[in-house]
Amino acid sequence: MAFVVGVGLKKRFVSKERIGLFKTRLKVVEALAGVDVEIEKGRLWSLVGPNGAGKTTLVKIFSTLLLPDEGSAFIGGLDVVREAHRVKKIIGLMLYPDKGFFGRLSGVENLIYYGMLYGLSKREARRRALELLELVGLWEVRNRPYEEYSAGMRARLGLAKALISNPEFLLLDEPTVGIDPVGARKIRDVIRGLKRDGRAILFTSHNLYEVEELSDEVAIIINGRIVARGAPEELKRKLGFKPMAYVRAVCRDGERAFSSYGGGNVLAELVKKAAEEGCSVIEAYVKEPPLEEVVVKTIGAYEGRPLPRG
Ligand SMILES: Nc1ncnc2c1ncn2[C@@H]1O[C@H](COP(=O)(O)OP(=O)(O)OP(=O)(O)O)[C@@H](O)[C@H]1O
Repeated sequence: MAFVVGVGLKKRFVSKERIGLFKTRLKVVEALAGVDVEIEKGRLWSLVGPNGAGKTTLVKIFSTLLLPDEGSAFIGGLDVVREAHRVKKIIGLMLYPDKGFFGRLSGVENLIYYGMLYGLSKREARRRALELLELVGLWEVRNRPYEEYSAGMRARLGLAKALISNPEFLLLDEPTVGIDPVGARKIRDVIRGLKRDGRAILFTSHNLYEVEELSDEVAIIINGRIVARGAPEELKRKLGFKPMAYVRAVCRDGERAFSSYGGGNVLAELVKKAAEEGCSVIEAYVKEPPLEEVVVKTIGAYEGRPLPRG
C-alpha cells in the first residue's frame, strides 16, 4: 500500500449566491467528485488544473483541515478523519497565502513558536528554526518582523514552517508563488532534496514548467474530477502528444531542416536520410512537447463538455 492513499474522495460546498439586490439562492459546488490518490515515499505527486478545480480542497482534506463528505484518506496507514491528531504530527502543510504567522514576531520567533507547538524544546525549536531559515534562504532577514517580509519571503517562511516538525508527508500548495526566479529555483532544489530524503509530497502549482521538472506523477483535475494522470512523459503519450525529431543539415542547395514525429529511432532515420541526400548534419535533436501545452490543450478540450463520472 502506498504511503498516502485517497479513495473516492468527495466534497461539496453549499453557499449562498446573490441573484438580486435582496435575493439569494443556495448554490452547490462539487469541489471533489470522487478523487483517488496514491503517493509513495520519495515521490512527488502534482495536481494541476484551472482555478476552482478542487486542488486546495484535496490538500485541505489530507491536512485534516476539511472533512470529506465521502471516501477515505490514509497517511502512513493513519485515517485522516479518525486519527487526525496523529496525522498532524507526520505532515507539513504549506498553503498559499499562509495566514498563520504573527506580524510583530520575527521569522525566527515565528518558527520557534511553531516548533514548540509541535512539542520541541525551546532550544531544539531554535536550532531547527535557524537550520530551516538557512535552507530556504532567509538567513539574512531572520530577525526582521514578519510584517516587513515581502510576498516571496513570506512564501519561503511558509515552506520552513511546513518543515519544522520534520514531516514524512508534505503538502505544498503553490509553494513558489511570488518568489523571484532565483529563489524559486532554490525552493525547487529544496523540494528535490526532500524527495531524496524519502518524503512523500503532494504539490500544486500553476507553473507547469516546475511541475514537469519535479513530478513523478501528474494528475489533471477539472471540476473536481481527475481526467488524466501519469508520469509526465506517460501522460503526454496517453493524451496523444508525441515528441518531434529535428535535423538541421547543410546540403548542396543550402541549409535544410528535416523533421518528423517520433523519438530516437526517427531521429536516426532522419540523420540517415540527410546523409543519403548528400547533406552534412549540423544539429539533431528530439523535442518533447512541454507539459504546459499538454495541460492547456486538455483543459481546453473539456471546456463545455460533460465530464466523465467521478
Ligand atoms: N469554503 C467554501 N465555500 C464554498 N465554496 C468553496 C469553499 N472552498 C472552496 N469552494 C469552491 O470549491 C471549488 C474548488 O475550490 P479549490 O479552492 O479547491 O480550487 P483550486 O483548484 O485550489 O483553485 P485555485 O487554482 O484557484 O487555487 C471552487 O468552486 C470553490 O469556489
